[in-house]
Amino acid sequence: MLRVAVPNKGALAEKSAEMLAEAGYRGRHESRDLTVLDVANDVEFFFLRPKDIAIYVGSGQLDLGITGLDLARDSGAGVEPTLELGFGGSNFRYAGPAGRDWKVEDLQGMRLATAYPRLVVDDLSKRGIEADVIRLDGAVEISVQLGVADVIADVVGSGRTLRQHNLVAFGDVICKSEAILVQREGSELTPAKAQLTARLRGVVLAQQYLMLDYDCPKALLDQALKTTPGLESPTVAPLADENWAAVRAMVSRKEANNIMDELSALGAKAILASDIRSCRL
Ligand SMILES: Nc1ncnc2c1ncn2[C@@H]1O[C@H](COP(=O)(O)OP(=O)(O)OP(=O)(O)O)[C@@H](O)[C@H]1O
Ligand SMILES: O=P(O)(O)OC[C@H]1O[C@H](OP(=O)(O)OP(=O)(O)O)[C@H](O)[C@@H]1O
Ligand SMILES: [Mg+2]
Repeated sequence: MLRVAVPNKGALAEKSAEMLAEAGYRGRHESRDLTVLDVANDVEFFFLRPKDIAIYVGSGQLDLGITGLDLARDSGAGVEPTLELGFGGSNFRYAGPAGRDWKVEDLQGMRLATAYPRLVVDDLSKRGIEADVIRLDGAVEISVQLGVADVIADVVGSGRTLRQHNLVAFGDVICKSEAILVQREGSELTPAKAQLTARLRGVVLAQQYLMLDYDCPKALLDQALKTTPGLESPTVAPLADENWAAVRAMVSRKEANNIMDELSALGAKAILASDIRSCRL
């Protein structure tokens, strides 16, 4: 039976659970459940702290796990991604009190608070900078105003928490992260692991596309099909009115509205966009 780790709380938990449900797996009944046995799919899910997941997978106790790239790197556990999941995007960065033009060299000799000490120590040693790294568990942005640290290194999502605490990010991004599915480094992608990866990939890809349907005057079809070439080739079906055709094609979600505007300006009618729940491309 495949054994899979899933974040039990925090920034990645809800989306991970949604994605697994969309891929056809059984979810938790109670938010405190630590395991779920999905007999139909021959998978057991373990709901663990996001920070611990890479350790379980890297040690070989569990076959696959959902975690963040930043967490995986900070754990030092030997894991490798089998899939990027397209959510939980963040940047791990240095930040200091606003009102100063900070440079990374300024970190020399400073007290730096972080919940990701390995990421920080590795980055500082690459740069030849020595700082006093103070390990905290969370709410790191408060540490400067409480006098525990001079600067911090933390996850930045919207940037709201930094602004609230009068901090500014500086220096290159230390780790650009997103949620990933991981396996033990160098392990074989067994058929069971490949199947769960493919099912999740189907959901990730489905979220990047929309299905577009529209009616098009036959005289304009060539032009319209250039705007919606689809993945392989668009479906073109006859309509009762022989001067018109129905077209169906997948389009990138990001470009969908521009494409719909273009088709409408061209003379297409009844242009409908619908969600795709899952797919195999
Ligand atoms: N505001 C955010 N926006 C986007 N992704 C985020 C955000 N905060 C955290 N993440 C991502 O979520 C993961 C960390 O999750 P989380 O903060 O829930 O774990 P944790 O800090 O170990 O747990 P806890 O906060 O419960 O102690 C990281 O991969 C991080 O990049
Ligand atoms: O840029 P923002 O969108 O404001 O998000 C960034 C904040 O979100 C995370 O905190 P989390 O909620 O995980 O709490 P924690 O610090 O206690 O881990 C992260 O550690 C930052 O504090
Ligand atoms: Mg956190």
